[in-house]
Amino acid sequence: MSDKKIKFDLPRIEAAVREILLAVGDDPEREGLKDTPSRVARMYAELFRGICEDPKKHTGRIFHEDYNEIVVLKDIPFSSTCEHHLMPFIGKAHLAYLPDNAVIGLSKLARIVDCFAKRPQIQERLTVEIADFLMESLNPKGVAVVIEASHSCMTVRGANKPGSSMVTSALRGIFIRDQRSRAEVLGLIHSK
Ligand SMILES: Nc1nc2c(ncn2[C@@H]2O[C@H](COP(=O)(O)OP(=O)(O)OP(=O)(O)O)[C@@H](O)[C@H]2O)c(=O)[nH]1
Ligand SMILES: [Zn+2]
Repeated sequence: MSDKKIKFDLPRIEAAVREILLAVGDDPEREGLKDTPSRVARMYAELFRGICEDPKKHTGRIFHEDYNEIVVLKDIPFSSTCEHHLMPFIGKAHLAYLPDNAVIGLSKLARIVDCFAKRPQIQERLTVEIADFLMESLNPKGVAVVIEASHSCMTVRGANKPGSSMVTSALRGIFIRDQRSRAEVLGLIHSK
């Protein structure tokens, strides 16, 4: 249940960033850039802190409640890093589950999103990892995860399509099997 004991190699990131600055033809010694390699190294430690984080540390306390209706936490803001370009993708996650006499503290759902988001990711895997982790750790009757995000690798470069967003979903358990439950959970997630 503890985080992996891997230490970020900050000097190595610094050296790599310095190389990039040289490779693009700029001067890493000039005033504006001289602290950039160390700043970027600290930034990556922050953006990728989930690599070393064990999501199980957020599920240590489960409450055994006789509540067996759908729970939804909507509009959880998150930012992650696209593993193809190392650029941010930013959006909202919506998490829902149908408990089986076990509920989790609300804030832990948000912490679980961040744990998986703060890694080099693609949106599809982020969605599936959250859904599978909730199924494993809460053993609920069903889980639904919907994520909508805008990918800066697509909005500010490449295809250059600002305003576009990607929607992904992962359904588990009863939300796959039972059409009425699926309609109910997706209705709750998409209600304004
Ligand atoms: N499916 C998926 N694709 C992503 C995600 N993040 C970025 N991508 C895409 O990953 C792809 C990488 O394609 P490549 O052709 O290898 O990279 P590229 O030459 O930079 O492609 P362009 O972005 O089209 O300029 C691009 O189409 C991105 O839009 C994601 O979360 N999910
Ligand atoms: Zn990308």
